[in-house]
Amino acid sequence: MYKVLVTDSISDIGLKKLYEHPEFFVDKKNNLTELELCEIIKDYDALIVRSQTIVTKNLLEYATRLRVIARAGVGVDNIDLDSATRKGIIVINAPGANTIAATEHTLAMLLSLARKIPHAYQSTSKGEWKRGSFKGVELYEKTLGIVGMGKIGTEVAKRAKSFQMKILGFDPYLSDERAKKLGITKASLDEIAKQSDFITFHTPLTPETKGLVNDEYISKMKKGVRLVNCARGGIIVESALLHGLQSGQIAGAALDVFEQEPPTNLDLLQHPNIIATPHLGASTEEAQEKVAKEVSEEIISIFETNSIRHAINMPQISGEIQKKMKPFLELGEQIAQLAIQLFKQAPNKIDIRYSGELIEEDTSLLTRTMIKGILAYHLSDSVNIINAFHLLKEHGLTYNIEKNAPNKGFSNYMELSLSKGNEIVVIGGTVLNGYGTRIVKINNYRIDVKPEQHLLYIKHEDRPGMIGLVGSILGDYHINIGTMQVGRETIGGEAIMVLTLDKKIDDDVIYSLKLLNGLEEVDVLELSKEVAVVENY
Ligand SMILES: NC(=O)c1ccc[n+]([C@@H]2O[C@H](COP(=O)([O-])OP(=O)(O)OC[C@H]3O[C@@H](n4cnc5c(N)ncnc54)[C@H](O)[C@@H]3O)[C@@H](O)[C@H]2O)c1
Ligand SMILES: O=C(O)[C@H](O)COP(=O)(O)O
Repeated sequence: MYKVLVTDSISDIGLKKLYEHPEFFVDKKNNLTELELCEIIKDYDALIVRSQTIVTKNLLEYATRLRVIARAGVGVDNIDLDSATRKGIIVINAPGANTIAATEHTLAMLLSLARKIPHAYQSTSKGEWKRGSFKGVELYEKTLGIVGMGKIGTEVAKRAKSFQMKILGFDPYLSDERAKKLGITKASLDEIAKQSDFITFHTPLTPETKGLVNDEYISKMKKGVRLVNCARGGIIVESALLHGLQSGQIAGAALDVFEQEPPTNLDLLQHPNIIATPHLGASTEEAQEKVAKEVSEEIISIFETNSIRHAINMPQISGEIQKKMKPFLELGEQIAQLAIQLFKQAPNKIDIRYSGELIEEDTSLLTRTMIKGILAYHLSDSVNIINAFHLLKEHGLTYNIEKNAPNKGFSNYMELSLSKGNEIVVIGGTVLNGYGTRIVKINNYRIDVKPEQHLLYIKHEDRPGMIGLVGSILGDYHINIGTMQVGRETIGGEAIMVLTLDKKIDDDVIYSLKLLNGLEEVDVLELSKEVAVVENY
């Protein structure tokens, strides 16, 4: 039974699949203090939050069982991603599920700001009738600057166009073609400042966007500009905004998000030209059902099939690439497990070489899978594809990826070397179309082994009778040999045997084998077969 803790206000309808699933137990506990959370988090496999629960490094120290943190929404700035990644906890979100809600809220703010609706309501609800006090401005034919042309920025642009506004958009990823298709003008931040009557912000809070709207940027704006921020507090410097409002440089601002939430800056909140909402952008029935449903379904698929669609702390790989890469992921896992078992000690350098078709593929997940496979040998369950790179760095290992390594005659080929000083182990493998994975190289030996769970690796002198001797010892112990492959560099020199066996062999068999004259090394190799899948539709 997987235990899921829900700490913010999350839609029960959206959580239905989790409630109804026999393998999951959902606990809803709102308004917990960090201390209370620290006390109980150890009992849970998954945590679902919105923006209110702050998932700190300290909290994660107690989260010994936690595998998934799900953000029922978009922004993950309330989650210590670095600590989660280090601990191998997958962080997922529900991108897109609240886009329309946040878009419509932005439009509502824009119109409210233009027509002073909240102020007019406040006055009218007190019994006043001040028709002259709330004269507004029109959106029609005005210029709207949109900073951040992602999902919400784009939807805002589409809707603002129906008000016949001229739209200027700034986003590092906004191409000329996309701007043209949307019927907007691509602009720089300075052009937006100079030309816009309204500016709305739709970026995440990053080191680049933090404090973007400061005194200097405000001074570049058109006098009487109106600002909307339904993205993240901190993009606008609140003290600079207040100066701008006081000087008249800014005619008004509509804020849904604040530097600190709940906000304490009363001078700003009570300014007559401010309108404010308490972070309501995503607060519609529809969006809340959608975000909760998306994360619930994803939590189920992570625990049931290891399949991840919207991980924040992992590379996102399309379903199509995912499918194509599946046999390579299996091969990568097998190569990593074999290499580290043969290397026996912890390496300080990892070299991965991809050639053939693999040069063209997105191999990020494959690389993670191999690194996970290597580290898991010594670090066991604490390693997964989420924290593999973190642990690599933490343990002082270096790695190198070569993507145009010489092709060994296979249509695809990958090779992993583990080294420390003069010690090195090299394993090469390929995926044969329709026939699955093959190990085709161990150190300098060419072989052709179909990886199985139980393997035996033997290094011996290349002389007559060795194969028979090994075979008869295994026979004596009733161990069936599935396949046997031999490889050698030179006749009469050193040779290897790789055998696949039907069952695990015991120490006494190894002991008997080691007594054979001419036998230099015997290694029992075991392959487990867990390959994580990451999807993104
Ligand atoms: N108020 C709310 O309740 C609410 C609801 C949903 C989303 N949000 C917030 O709205 C913001 C946008 O969400 P989204 O779903 O559209 O995200 P998104 O990822 O689809 O879009 C963000 C865009 O910002 C752009 N960007 C990043 N840095 C930039 C910069 N320096 N200058 C210009 N553009 C930059 C990115 O390229 C991207 O296109 C996020 O901060 C999100 O957390 C708030
Ligand atoms: O990032 C988001 O999804 C929004 O800011 C919404 O946050 P909320 O889920 O706390 O309303």
